[in-house]
Amino acid sequence: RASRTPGPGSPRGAVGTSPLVRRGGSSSSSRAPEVMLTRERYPVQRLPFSVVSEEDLAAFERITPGRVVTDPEELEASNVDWLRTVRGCSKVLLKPQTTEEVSHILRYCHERNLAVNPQGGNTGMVGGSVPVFDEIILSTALMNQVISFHGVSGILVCQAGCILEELSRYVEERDFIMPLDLGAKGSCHIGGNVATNAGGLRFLRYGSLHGTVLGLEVVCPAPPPQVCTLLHPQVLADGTVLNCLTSLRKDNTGYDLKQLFIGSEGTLGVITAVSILCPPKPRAVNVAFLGCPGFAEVLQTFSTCKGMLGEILSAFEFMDAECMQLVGHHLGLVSPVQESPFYVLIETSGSRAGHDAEKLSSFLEHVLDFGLVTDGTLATDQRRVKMLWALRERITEALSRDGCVYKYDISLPVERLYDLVSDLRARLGPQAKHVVGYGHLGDGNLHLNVTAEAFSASLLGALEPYVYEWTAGQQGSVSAEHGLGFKKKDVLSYSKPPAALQLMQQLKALLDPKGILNPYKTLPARA
Ligand SMILES: O=C(O)CC[C@@H](O)C(=O)O
Ligand SMILES: [Zn+2]
Repeated sequence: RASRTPGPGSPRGAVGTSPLVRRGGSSSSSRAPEVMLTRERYPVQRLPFSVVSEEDLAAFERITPGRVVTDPEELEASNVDWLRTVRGCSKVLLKPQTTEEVSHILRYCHERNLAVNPQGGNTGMVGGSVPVFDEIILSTALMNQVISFHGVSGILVCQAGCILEELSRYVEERDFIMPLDLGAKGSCHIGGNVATNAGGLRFLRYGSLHGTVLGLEVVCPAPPPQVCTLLHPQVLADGTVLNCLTSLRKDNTGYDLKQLFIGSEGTLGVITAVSILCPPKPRAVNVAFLGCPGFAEVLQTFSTCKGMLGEILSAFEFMDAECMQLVGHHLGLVSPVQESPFYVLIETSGSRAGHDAEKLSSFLEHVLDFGLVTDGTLATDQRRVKMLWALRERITEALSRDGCVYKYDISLPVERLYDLVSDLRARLGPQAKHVVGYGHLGDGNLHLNVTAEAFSASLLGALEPYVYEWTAGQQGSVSAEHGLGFKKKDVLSYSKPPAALQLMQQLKALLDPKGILNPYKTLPARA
């Protein structure tokens, strides 16, 4: 299973390998309890797609010789999401190596009315990367070649199945960094990152993939299957690939079609190659981990930080006291600062260590003097930087060990970010084991997680639609960075008006007229 071997330890993980970086790895351990089939747990009906036949398997064998997987054990890992909450029953997984092979697969599946589930590293949070029923899994695992890298512009062009951490290493050797970084970096594929518009830990500094992705190569199933080489604006109607993998910083010619595919979660086309702008590698990285006496002080620390650290600020993350208890209890991580109601992690990235250290120390002096921060620690060497990041990055893993987890990934006005957590804690009372709030405060992104010993319909009823209504009441987003996938597709209307939903359905029908691509995901089922 070379293609699904997890990457090496996260550069920011704790010592040893963090299970977080094993997302999408062999999750089918025979000792793990069986995950319930999605069709048994959720009210979802299979759409009238064809069922894979022996002739289909023979056709796939001609398209991707030796790379048609039907072994049930090998399929199991790709049928289950890494959170082990949803499970499909696909009988076949294809491993194309080239864009032409993807094009042939989609042409064939379109003609035969066979549903297809594109899959990268299978590290998503919303059940978007695994089949719901028996969709054919189209894995990008073997599409893992770097196509080009330009040392002056920092523009990287690569196939969709490259693992984020491997790309990071590749560009870091050349004095650049990837513009995004996630806990799942050891397994996630860049194509999946782009397809889901992954946010992550560098968003505050380098912005969204809508800005850093310069070009895409996408295969759409519309007849005839079209390879849209959006790396340069060439749309090919005959299925051939024009080798035109150059990228431009500026291109203002008509509609920016690549944007449609960023965040479309594999429902409009299969991304086969990506052109992305990499920032220069910062010479000095510092991390401060601070304890704050209240959320008001967290906000004031953030304002002060923006004012005093300005251009060197590269991350502002927060977590509450319950998060710290969970990483301590389940992972044995020890808080480096005194117990506090809130903690913030501030990262600076700059070009002169002395200059950054000076700025950071006057900032720390200020926040301590004004009582915004009660205790703190600073790391400049790589080992301690990684240790401090692990406290924040491994919260998801600690939560997974705490029991059944209800996840909400919400964008809110930063001043109201924690109100929902306090409100829910009071509303749920002892029904919940833990109600925690953490996330990318600098981006206004709250990760609200609730744990319980086991799944409970009454707890779910107390959470939903309450959380979504609360969020809509603040004009927030019900999915800040995780996407909608299978689990959140029916709540899209809390964040988008009916006219937007209708246009999305029309675009889907235009690019994928038979609806074979990642069905049951992203868009609500039509009435
Ligand atoms: O598990 C979650 O809710 C968040 C996961 C991830 O987006 C993070 O920021 O750690
Ligand atoms: Zn996040």
